Amino acid sequence: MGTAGDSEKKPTVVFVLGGPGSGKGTQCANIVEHFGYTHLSAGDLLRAEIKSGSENGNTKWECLGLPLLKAGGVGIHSYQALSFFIGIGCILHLITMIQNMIKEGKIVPSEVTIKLLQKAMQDSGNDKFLIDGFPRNEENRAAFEAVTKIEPAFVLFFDCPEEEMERRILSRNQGREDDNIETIRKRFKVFLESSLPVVEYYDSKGKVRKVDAAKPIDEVFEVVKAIFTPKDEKVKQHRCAIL
Ligand SMILES: Nc1ncnc2c1ncn2[C@@H]1O[C@H](COP(=O)(O)OP(=O)(O)O)[C@@H](O)[C@H]1O
Ligand SMILES: Nc1ccn([C@@H]2O[C@H](COP(=O)(O)OP(=O)(O)O)[C@@H](O)[C@H]2O)c(=O)n1
Ligand SMILES: [Mg+2]
Repeated sequence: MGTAGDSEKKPTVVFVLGGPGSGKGTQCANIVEHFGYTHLSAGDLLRAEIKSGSENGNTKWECLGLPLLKAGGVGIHSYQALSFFIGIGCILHLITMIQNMIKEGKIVPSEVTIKLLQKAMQDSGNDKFLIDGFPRNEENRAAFEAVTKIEPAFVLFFDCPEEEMERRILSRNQGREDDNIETIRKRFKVFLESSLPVVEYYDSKGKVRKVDAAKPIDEVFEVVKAIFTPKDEKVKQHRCAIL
């Protein structure tokens, strides 16, 4: 990824924002199919990190030198063993921290989320990204800009009433620990207090494309499609319709 002054071309980034249950993930899947973007959901990346930390921890431990310990500890000096266990402790502590914050509907510190996003961007091999559910607060926004020097092309904002979002989350059935009424209420509060100001910030820069997300999925996508269709393509389609 580029930094300021790099001659390499910066990737195109569209931030996809909206309240919990507004349909960000659903519409991103449609956009990927039609417009060749890579979809990166900050929440999905954090959940994957928890999963890989708790289920597949060995991989990470091995990176920290578990093969040495597995070999029976032969030749391990105490300071090596100590730093090894401190390393494991840090990873487990981080995983627990992410898990607890998600359960409480809180926003995980940017260093964690941005690292995951940057890695996913590099691994994708693509140069067009839908970043879903990020930035969720001012700290996310400022840190992403400072670290990556990337400005979003625009911000797709799904506007949906709270009652509808609540209905959708309660019937989402993805087994998420935060899809319960108690955490949902906390997430709505965080959305209003911390995430909406980010949308307002980009709105003041003329970057927000607001979509009525309360409509059925297909109707929402018609509006989304028009936003992503390049202007010259729209003129072509209009001409074809007339002729
Ligand atoms: N326009 C819509 N109308 C009705 N249900 C929807 C709509 N968009 C998404 N859903 C459903 O609502 C739930 C939440 O959608 P999701 O895409 O996960 O939202 P978000 O990522 O914003 O939390 C899912 O079960 C999804 O199938
Ligand atoms: N930028 C982000 C995005 C999500 N998260 C955490 O992940 C949770 C779920 O985010 P999500 O985007 O998957 O949730 P939905 O809006 O899709 O329902 C949030 O409530 C936060 O706890 C975060 O800390 N920082
Ligand atoms: Mg989502």
